[in-house]
Amino acid sequence: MQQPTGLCGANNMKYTFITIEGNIGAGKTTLSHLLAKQFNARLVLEQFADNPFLPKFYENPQQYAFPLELFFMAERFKQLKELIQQKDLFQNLTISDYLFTKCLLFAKINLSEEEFRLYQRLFDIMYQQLVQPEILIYLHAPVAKLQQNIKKRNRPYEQQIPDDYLFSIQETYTHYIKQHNLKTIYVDVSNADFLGNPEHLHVIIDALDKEYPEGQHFLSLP
Ligand SMILES: Nc1ncnc2c1ncn2[C@@H]1O[C@H](COP(=O)(O)OP(=O)(O)OP(=O)(O)O)[C@@H](O)[C@H]1O
Repeated sequence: MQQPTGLCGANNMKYTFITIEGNIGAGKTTLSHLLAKQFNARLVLEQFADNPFLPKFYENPQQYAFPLELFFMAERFKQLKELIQQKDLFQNLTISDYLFTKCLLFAKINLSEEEFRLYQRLFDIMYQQLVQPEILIYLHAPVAKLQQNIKKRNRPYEQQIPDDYLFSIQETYTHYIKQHNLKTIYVDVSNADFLGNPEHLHVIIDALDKEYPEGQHFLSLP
């Protein structure tokens, strides 16, 4: 029987650090909020709205990609480093809506080869200082669905994102997860409604109660 929302505390939780990932508009933030509430977890959310280069980047990607990617990396490093310095990291559950490696994956798409080589050197130095999540929940939706979500939430600077950009992000994530054999719950969210349909949320909650070997584990919603 499914436990009613609110009764499943962090006490019987197997993990101390869970990350939700997925393409732009996949629904990472919504699911992170709901799971954090469910498990009374600490929530670490991406602060993309503070990045002054983001609207400029969408208007002129070539000119602004490098400062954009540097800004994201510096902010994320600071946020995740602060997390480690808090002593209870391994006592309580933490849920984040991004992986630090997200920086590198986007940078690979957006930077020139020469810029990317420099970026990767900085990334490697920072990466070694951070703790990585024990499990990843990857939200997959087709590009048409992502475009619908992007239209619906209506951030002005995101309204002209080309399908090709979303495809590249999808491919880059998929390749990275496979290549590194990350312990991943791969969820098809084409028809997901985590806010409106409690059953969908409970599929994820139940999945987090199971043991998984390394690699991808596919989950579909009812
Ligand atoms: N490293 C990056 N390089 C370029 N753009 C980025 C990078 N990281 C985030 N962004 C942009 O920041 C915005 C927020 O992205 P993100 O995918 O993190 O959140 P989201 O789309 O609001 O997520 P969700 O809808 O899944 O909750 C998007 O426009 C995304 O393209």
